[in-house]
Amino acid sequence: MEPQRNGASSFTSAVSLDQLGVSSVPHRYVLPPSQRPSPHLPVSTTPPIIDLSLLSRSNINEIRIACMEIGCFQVINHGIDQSVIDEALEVSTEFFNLPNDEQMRLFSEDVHKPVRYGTSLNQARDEVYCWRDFIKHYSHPISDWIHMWPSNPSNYRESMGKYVKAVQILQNQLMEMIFESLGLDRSYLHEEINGGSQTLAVNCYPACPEPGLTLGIHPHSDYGSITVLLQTRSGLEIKDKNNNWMPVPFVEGALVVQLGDQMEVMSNGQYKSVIHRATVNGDEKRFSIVSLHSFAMDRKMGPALELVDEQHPKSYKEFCFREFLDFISCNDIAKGRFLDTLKLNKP
Ligand SMILES: O=C(O)CCC(=O)C(=O)O
Ligand SMILES: [Fe+2]
Repeated sequence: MEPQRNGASSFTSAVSLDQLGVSSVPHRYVLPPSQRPSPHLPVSTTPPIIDLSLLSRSNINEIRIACMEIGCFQVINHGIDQSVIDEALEVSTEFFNLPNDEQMRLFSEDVHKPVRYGTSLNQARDEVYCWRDFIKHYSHPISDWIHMWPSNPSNYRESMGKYVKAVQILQNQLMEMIFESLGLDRSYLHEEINGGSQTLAVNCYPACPEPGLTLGIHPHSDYGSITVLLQTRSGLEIKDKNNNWMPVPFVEGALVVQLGDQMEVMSNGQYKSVIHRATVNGDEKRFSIVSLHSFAMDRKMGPALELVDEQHPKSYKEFCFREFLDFISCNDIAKGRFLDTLKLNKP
């Protein structure tokens, strides 16, 4: 195992705290009051639900509005079989039910590692943890990475592999629709998107004895173009256009699509990379399987030239995935957002 940071010798994962049956959350998970989840105001709106079996102009318009205003929507009839989803969730559940020692074999805080098990430690340099454990692995092209994925449970690779491939197909379709909604060609950057990277994060949020004091994952935006998120119950929240937290309701069979930093940059700021977080709950474990799509590790990308003109000057610098990883490996994400370092003409 690699050297661990101060305090990590007494490392306990959220899952193992849950197994121990703790009745209060340890101090290191307690957030300052201003950052705790607050009871929701009545919500006037939630991200739209787009039926992908009904591809139409009005769908594309709905996507455009959602991407401009909140950077998030849900999709139904997305073409991924329920059996594929169920199997992916089954192996996720089995993985997090394994003895902690088994999970720890993959533990690493090095964000450059293609496969790693972790807790909030690496994302919270200020030592405020969050109530989540995860396994993260590079996933595309699958043949390059699958041999590094967890081998326990024994069907993890096969079941997760089916899900990963299905989401990769879906993301191609979603990218085409998003490009169309921006007025770009549907096949814009087709090669880069097919040859891009996919990282899968399987998140486990155990039931929490004091859900009002902590979070499952701290506010952040994803670095990639889009994220496709499967949740087993509600918990995901996004910042709406008035800067209020808006829950993303759990919809049976739906997948959540979130725009990441690369999409905000590519759209030259027309579309929003959505800031989101996950809350935890007192009674039941929650899983999310999060597929993060981006351009290849060293492929620089910037605003689409078609979206830059005199009225809309180029507003972001070019960047690549590796620069983002370098940024988060030496910065506390709570202290700054990578996207902000890319903005040109800052006010
Ligand atoms: O579990 C969730 O709802 C959010 C997870 C997330 O934002 C992430 O893994 O990047
Ligand atoms: Fe995220």
